Amino acid sequence: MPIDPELAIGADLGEQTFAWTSSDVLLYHLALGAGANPTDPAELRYAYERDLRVLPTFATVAQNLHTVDAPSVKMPGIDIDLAQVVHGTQAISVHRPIPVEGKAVARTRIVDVQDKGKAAVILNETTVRDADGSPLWTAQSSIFARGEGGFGGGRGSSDKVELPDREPDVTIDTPTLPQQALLYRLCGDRNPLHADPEFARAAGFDVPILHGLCTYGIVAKAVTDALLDGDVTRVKAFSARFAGVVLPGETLRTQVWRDGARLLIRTSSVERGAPALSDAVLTPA
Ligand SMILES: CCCCCCC[C@@H](O)CC(=O)SCCNC(=O)CCNC(=O)[C@H](O)C(C)(C)COP(=O)(O)OP(=O)(O)OC[C@H]1O[C@@H](n2cnc3c(N)ncnc32)[C@H](O)[C@@H]1OP(=O)(O)O
Repeated sequence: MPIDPELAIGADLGEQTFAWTSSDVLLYHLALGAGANPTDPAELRYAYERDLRVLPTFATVAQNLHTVDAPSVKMPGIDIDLAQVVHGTQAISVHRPIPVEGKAVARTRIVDVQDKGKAAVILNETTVRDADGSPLWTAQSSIFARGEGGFGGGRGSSDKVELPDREPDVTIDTPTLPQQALLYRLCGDRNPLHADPEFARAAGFDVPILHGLCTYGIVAKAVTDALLDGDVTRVKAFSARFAGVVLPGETLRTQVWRDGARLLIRTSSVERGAPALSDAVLTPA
């Protein structure tokens, strides 16, 4: 049986010790398109080691950045073909600014497995502490496994974020490169869905699609730059749902509404007018 919720929910996926350096941070930022204007001092703080600061969404790649194998979707109570899976949601919350280099320990558990009928949604939570045991960040993510519903589990919540009924306060257009996914996969996600046309077709897509976490990082950077003076230390948390695929080379249109201290965000593909991120919230520190 591909999904056994009794075995899966609450399963501890263990601890992993990992380390990163400023080169990893620079690669991650470049894979999000940082440094496109290399004479801009603000851009250089993402793309050059002097005064380097770390975009908090680095938390989504730090643990696996040196991984070169394709991911596998095998966990206690779960055994799913990678081609069935897309990234569903992602949230991070940083407990303090991420240092440009460090060593940390991550512990991951499966918090829920939802039965959406036509699909299963598998939710994980990872807590990360530094070598002294003090908390660095917490991440929640879910994968949406198409065709894997019907195993008899609870449906879970919809977790929708209502947008104000007015024009956005800020709109930001961010281009992506045709080779964006080929670059981003060097940050530790070698899922062939993002590189191999045959694999992508077999998975139901016309062409390889962009990593959800690449879009997530690009949008976090764009909003930080446009609304938080490019000050990465002002980002406390960022959460989003992957509402539709992004094709490498498309331009991302990000609309932002101020809602008290929070920034509510929606991103779509300019070329197709199709949703990319929904239900997104950036919480400033
Ligand atoms: C362990 C290692 C694992 C490896 C991980 C691999 C990571 C990466 O390599 C993979 C990627 O980066 S894939 C790229 C990023 N993701 C995407 O592009 C997905 C885009 N979204 C879609 O295509 C559709 O929204 C789609 C298909 C997600 C849903 O669309 P529909 O089928 O039309 O669903 P819908 O009818 O709208 O909703 C059905 C129920 O599902 C919930 N739901 C919808 N989208 C969701 C999402 N993105 N995340 C979580 N739940 C989601 C809905 O709320 C609904 O449930 P309910 O009725 O209870 O509200």
